Amino acid sequence: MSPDETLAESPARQAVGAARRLVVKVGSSSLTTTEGGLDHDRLAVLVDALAARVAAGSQLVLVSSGAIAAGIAPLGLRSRPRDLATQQAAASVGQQALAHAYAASFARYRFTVGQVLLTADDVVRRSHYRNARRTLNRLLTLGAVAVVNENDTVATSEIRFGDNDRLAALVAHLVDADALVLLSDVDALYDGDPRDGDASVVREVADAADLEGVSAGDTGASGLGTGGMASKVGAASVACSAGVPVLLTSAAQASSALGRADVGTAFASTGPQLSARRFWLAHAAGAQGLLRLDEGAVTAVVQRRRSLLTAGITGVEGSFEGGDVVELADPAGSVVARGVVAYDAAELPELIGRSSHELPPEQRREVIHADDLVPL
Ligand SMILES: Nc1ncnc2c1ncn2[C@@H]1O[C@H](COP(=O)(O)OP(=O)(O)O)[C@@H](O)[C@H]1O
Ligand SMILES: N[C@@H](CCC(=O)OP(=O)(O)O)C(=O)O
Repeated sequence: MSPDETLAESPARQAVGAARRLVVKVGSSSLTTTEGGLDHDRLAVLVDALAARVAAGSQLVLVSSGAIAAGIAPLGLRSRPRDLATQQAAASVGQQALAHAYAASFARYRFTVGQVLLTADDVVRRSHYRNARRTLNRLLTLGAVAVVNENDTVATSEIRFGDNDRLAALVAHLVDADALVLLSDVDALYDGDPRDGDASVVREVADAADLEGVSAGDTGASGLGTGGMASKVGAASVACSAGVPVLLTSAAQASSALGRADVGTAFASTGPQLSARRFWLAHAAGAQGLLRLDEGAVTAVVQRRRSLLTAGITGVEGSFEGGDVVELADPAGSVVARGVVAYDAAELPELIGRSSHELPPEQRREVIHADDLVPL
């Protein structure tokens, strides 16, 4: 922190300053050159800032993008590839360069780095989710810095996250982080894209009302990353709903941000409104099918928080089994909730639309129990 910087005041900023367990996400554009290769100098400056926090006693999970971008120049490519196979080839070259660079850079401070490459399945399937949580917890309690990225080389286009901002928000929940810091190439959230001219900085986001009138673009400036500002704002709201406050600033200001200076945009925690299981259902789980509901069922499930019964279901789509996650749609087709279904898809067509007393006793259970339902 430089002498002319002021100390963070808001609760969200104080939480970032005091966080014992911290998730930091850094984007491709902050780690790579425009030609597509690792920028070792910028990476070292980032690690200096992170290592200072670890030396002060924080546990650190670093969600680092940059694998695809770092593989561009070594493979003789001209720009970020668009097809999945070349992206995966670039990621396989770039990820190992990234891992090596982080290990070498943290070694300057005698910190050990563990690499954790996650697929969407690891965060979306509950059994994998628990396993990923256990691995990360163990790494942190053993004193290592965990460096996380999506496992780009094996993920297919259908199951890719493709967006490390959201992955970072889910990881923050996964490890029960005290704060999430999103580092980009822009120093804060503005009410419009600062590349387009006049835009005012948004310092604090206490709730959704503070985002009214803010337009966040969905493409980055460099062409190296993926998410743009929209994905950062979305990720911040997911983390905040899990009770994790977020600070958004530039990688260039990492040292100030982690040193408690009043920089960037702070998003206050709005949660935890959901239990860990419901958070997972709402934000992480992938859906295997869809149930269409009539108006009465929508009111029962969304407003009155009741279990879903066969009588209010008008249609069944997808091939799911009991225990899978399904989406619930209102008569207009909008998804209004998600839940863990108690029946196989094949069992439902002859039961739907019928009230419980018309059904044989063994089929009088709820289709989705209220405890397994989360309105969106
Ligand atoms: N409302 C906004 N506030 C700040 N930046 C914005 C906004 N809308 C669009 N942007 C652009 O989003 C870019 C950051 O996104 P991106 O390049 O994807 O970051 P990263 O590679 O760090 O994930 C900024 O450089 C900025 O030009
Ligand atoms: N997993 C990809 C990064 C995807 C991504 O979200 O990139 P970015 O927008 O730079 O954070 C990679 O390492 O290249």
